[in-house]
Amino acid sequence: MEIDSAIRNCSDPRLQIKYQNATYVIRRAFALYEFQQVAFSFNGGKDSTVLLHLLRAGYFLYQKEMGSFNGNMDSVLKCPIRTIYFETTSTFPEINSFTHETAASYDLQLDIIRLDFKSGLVALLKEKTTEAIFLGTRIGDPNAVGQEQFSPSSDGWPPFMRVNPILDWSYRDVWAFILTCKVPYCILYDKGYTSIGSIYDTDPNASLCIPHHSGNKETFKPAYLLSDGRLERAGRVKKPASKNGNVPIMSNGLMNVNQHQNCSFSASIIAVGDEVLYGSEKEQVGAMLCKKLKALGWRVAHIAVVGNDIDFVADELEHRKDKDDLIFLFGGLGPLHSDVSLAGVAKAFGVRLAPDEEFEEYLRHLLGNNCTGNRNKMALLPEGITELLHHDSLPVPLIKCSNVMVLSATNISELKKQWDCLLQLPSSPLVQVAPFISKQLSTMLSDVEIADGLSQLSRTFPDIYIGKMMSSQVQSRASHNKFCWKGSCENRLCFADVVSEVRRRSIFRTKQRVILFMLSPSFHSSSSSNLRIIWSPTETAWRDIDIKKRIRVATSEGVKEEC
Ligand SMILES: Cc1cc2nc3c(=O)[nH]c(=O)nc-3n(C[C@H](O)[C@H](O)[C@H](O)COP(=O)(O)O)c2cc1C
Ligand SMILES: Nc1ncnc2c1ncn2[C@@H]1O[C@H](COP(=O)(O)OP(=O)(O)OP(=O)(O)O)[C@@H](O)[C@H]1O
Ligand SMILES: [Mg+2]
Repeated sequence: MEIDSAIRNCSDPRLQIKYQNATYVIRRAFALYEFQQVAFSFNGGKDSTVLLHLLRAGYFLYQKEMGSFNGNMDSVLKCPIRTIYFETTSTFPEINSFTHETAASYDLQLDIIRLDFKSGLVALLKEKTTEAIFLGTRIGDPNAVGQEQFSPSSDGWPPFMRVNPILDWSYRDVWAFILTCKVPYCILYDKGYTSIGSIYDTDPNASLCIPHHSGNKETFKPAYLLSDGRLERAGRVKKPASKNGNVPIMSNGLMNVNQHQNCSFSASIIAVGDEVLYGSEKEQVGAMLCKKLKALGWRVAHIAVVGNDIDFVADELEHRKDKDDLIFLFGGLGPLHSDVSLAGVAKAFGVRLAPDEEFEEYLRHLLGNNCTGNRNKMALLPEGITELLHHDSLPVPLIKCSNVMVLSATNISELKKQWDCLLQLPSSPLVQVAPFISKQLSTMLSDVEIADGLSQLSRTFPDIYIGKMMSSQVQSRASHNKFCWKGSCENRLCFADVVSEVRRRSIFRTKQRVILFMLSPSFHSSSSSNLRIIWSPTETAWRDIDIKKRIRVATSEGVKEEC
């Protein structure tokens, strides 16, 4: 059988092991279920193409094992397995024709379903007893989280066993198999597509783009030349902007810099460490992270310190993971029994901790032969949700699990280094929001006098956040901010005018984040209150508004501006 011989004769021991494991799973499935009661979910994609040939090989091996192989190579080369294909109007025509041609070539009993997955499967199971379905799902696919090689269908889905023989195959393994066995694959993969969804959400992978001379059409290298498998889904873009006005997000979770001018990102910070809770160590990394995030225009929504306990970490993450764009987690990482942060992450996302070959390699370079025993624990990462973010200046990559950034920094200088690297990454999750423009106005009115006006303002404009800062912070912040407009204590500002102006200006009604900070000594102090107005349009927009003219000032001098 040509697939079996190609693998046996190749010089790639890793591929041979992957092949043996996958065909073992397939043979067990054929032993467990009647051939007519299993189906193969085939869609012409590379993973299901690999699976098709593994099924043919597995079927051949199973028949040989059972003594039912009749020596007729024709019947072996083909595999008349029931095959289901969910066809939609948004399928690429190349995928469609490849699927039909392949099914014909290998005598697959093709069942075309024109319903969504769930309804289609409900209808299928009503019509034909189907105990198990083979899928080309791989760890790293968004829907693979928590799956095993044999995984019952999820709650709410019709009952069948999902069989995933190539669950542990990497992008490299898939292409090694296709090229070693020289099996045909869909032509789109030669045009730079690396993972194929629908015509609406799939582009060729930009990392395979060949720079073109002006006027020439862009060309792409074939998918098997993508060296970094983590970029497999980089061509999957959620487009176009949805009706509800959501900002388009690329499949890797990033937003295009130009697309997020008017939205804000939120982050949470979770510090793990009994020592902080005991009061024996002062937590500084979190405070520094807050500053750094704010400087980028991010909002820090929550900061917590938890003890070294898997459940504490998991609970905290469960509360925040769907609320924030990113969660920063630090502390509790390392070889000790108390280093349980990553186990907490795995628990929160319902996945296992599994050895990560690539991370282990980095640790081996760093720790040499010391990377044994307990230290191997450091190479256990949450399975299927982990991305390693490499930077030349870092000895080991940063770890990102879904939307949780796990930082190994234990002090400010380590944090600064990791932060800078994170910002420099081409796929940095830290999108910079348009710079905030910060202007500061002052008033001689005390906070008691302006309190009513402010609360009225915040009721009318819920997108305006009114906060308070200590006056000691004012001067140092002001001097760091090149956009700052410092009002001096001599300038009296009629607060009612600010309120009426804010209300009148429709700009404040937009989604742009406007923050009025009341910079104030406390109400019992005799010195002035300051109003600091921060918002996110551009400097030009600020100038257009010409707040100096628009906000009338009660004094004859008006407000001083210093930029
Ligand atoms: C045969 C088959 C069985 C599936 N079973 C389940 C299931 O049990 N639970 C589930 O949440 N999704 C199930 N799905 C949906 C997949 O998890 C996933 O949404 C689908 O493969 C689309 O992947 P894509 O969004 O990357 O194209 C199934 C899909 C297929 C084709
Ligand atoms: N429309 C479909 N019809 C039948 N099976 C499907 C369909 N879409 C997905 N599947 C099943 O889900 C598996 C995973 O889909 P996925 O898109 O990740 O892989 P693929 O399509 O094989 O390859 P690629 O990642 O390059 O698109 C497929 O291998 C196939 O078994
Ligand atoms: Mg696909």
